[in-house]
Amino acid sequence: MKIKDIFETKKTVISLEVFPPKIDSPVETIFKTLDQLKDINPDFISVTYGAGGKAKDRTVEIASKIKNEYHIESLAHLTCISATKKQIKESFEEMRVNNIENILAMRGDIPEDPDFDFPNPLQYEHASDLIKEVKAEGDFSIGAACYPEGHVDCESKVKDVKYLKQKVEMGAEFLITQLFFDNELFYRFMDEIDLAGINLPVSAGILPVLNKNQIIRITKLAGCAIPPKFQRILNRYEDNPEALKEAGEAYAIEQIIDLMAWGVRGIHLYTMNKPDTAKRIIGNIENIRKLQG
Ligand SMILES: NC(=O)C1=CN([C@@H]2O[C@H](COP(=O)(O)OP(=O)(O)OC[C@H]3O[C@@H](n4cnc5c(N)ncnc54)[C@H](O)[C@@H]3O)[C@@H](O)[C@H]2O)C=CC1
Ligand SMILES: Nc1nc(=O)c2c([nH]1)NC[C@@H]1CN(c3ccc(C(=O)N[C@@H](CCC(=O)O)C(=O)O)cc3)CN21
Repeated sequence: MKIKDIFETKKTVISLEVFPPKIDSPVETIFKTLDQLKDINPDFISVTYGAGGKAKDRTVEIASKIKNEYHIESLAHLTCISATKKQIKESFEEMRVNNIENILAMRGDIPEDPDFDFPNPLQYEHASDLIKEVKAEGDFSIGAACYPEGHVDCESKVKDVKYLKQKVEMGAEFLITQLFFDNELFYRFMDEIDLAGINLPVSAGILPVLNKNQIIRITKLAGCAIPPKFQRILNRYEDNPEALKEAGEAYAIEQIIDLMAWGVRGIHLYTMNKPDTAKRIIGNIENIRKLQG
């Protein structure tokens, strides 16, 4: 099913995100994770592609399993900054033969490795270049990323919203936000894009804190603010992983309840391949979810 249509049938779409296992670990490790995540009964599961500049293999393979064996709708991430037109065409074909109907079309993180072998000249510069090509294929539902606090590389939030509008004009049909820890910033962003004439369904990206190093790494990658209330939790519990996990789950639950009370169209949980945490979080909003089914 097209994710665009899922948004039309559900008041609040609940989705999960996983990343492919590292190259040197067997692909089966992700199936153990999925075996558990399926109990959440998510509306779709997305699979990252080269997240943080990492391996790109296996995204389609895993998205295909989710769709064809777990019978859960899947969303395959695709990034273009280091790709050639030919590679992107091949990705479309691979997705098509695997019955994948939804693509999250992004530019991708710029690899930090100075020796990284980019196509010369670059064949894609921005996500909008890729979105245009996915749209031309005609048969995929297209998602795009958006940034409540502005993208880390962008010089102004106004420009960021302008570029987001471009992505919508090129064919994006739903949006997933970068992670954030302050809901008020998300609400402000929703007003800003509304004023810009963007009225697509937006899923709020939520990351439960699992450990301190991870949060430092990811907030740097994401460029998101750490509100005082969240900073206190990090300071207080950083040396006790179990306590930090507990506090992180409670924080995510509180964020989600507030977002759902506000009327958010979707919650996208960055599971970081930790199914227990995801299950506890979504298990805690069971009745709220039913109410907004
Ligand atoms: N690999 C994955 O699975 C995931 C990756 N991401 C990351 O999100 C980030 C960016 O991806 P997108 O949002 O798709 O990129 P994008 O192309 O929309 O934006 C990237 C930057 O370029 C600017 N920009 C966009 N269009 C422009 C234009 N026409 N002219 C000048 N500047 C323009 C934006 O303001 C922003 O600063 C990357 O860091 C990506 O990797 C996010 C979620 C998952
Ligand atoms: N700029 C940016 N790039 C992304 O890839 C990205 C975002 N933002 N925002 C939302 C999510 C978060 N994502 C991430 C972020 C970090 C890892 C990561 O660090 N992966 C490690 C494995 C970590 C582990 O095993 O626990 C890796 O080495 O791949 C993966 C996905 C993907 N997404």
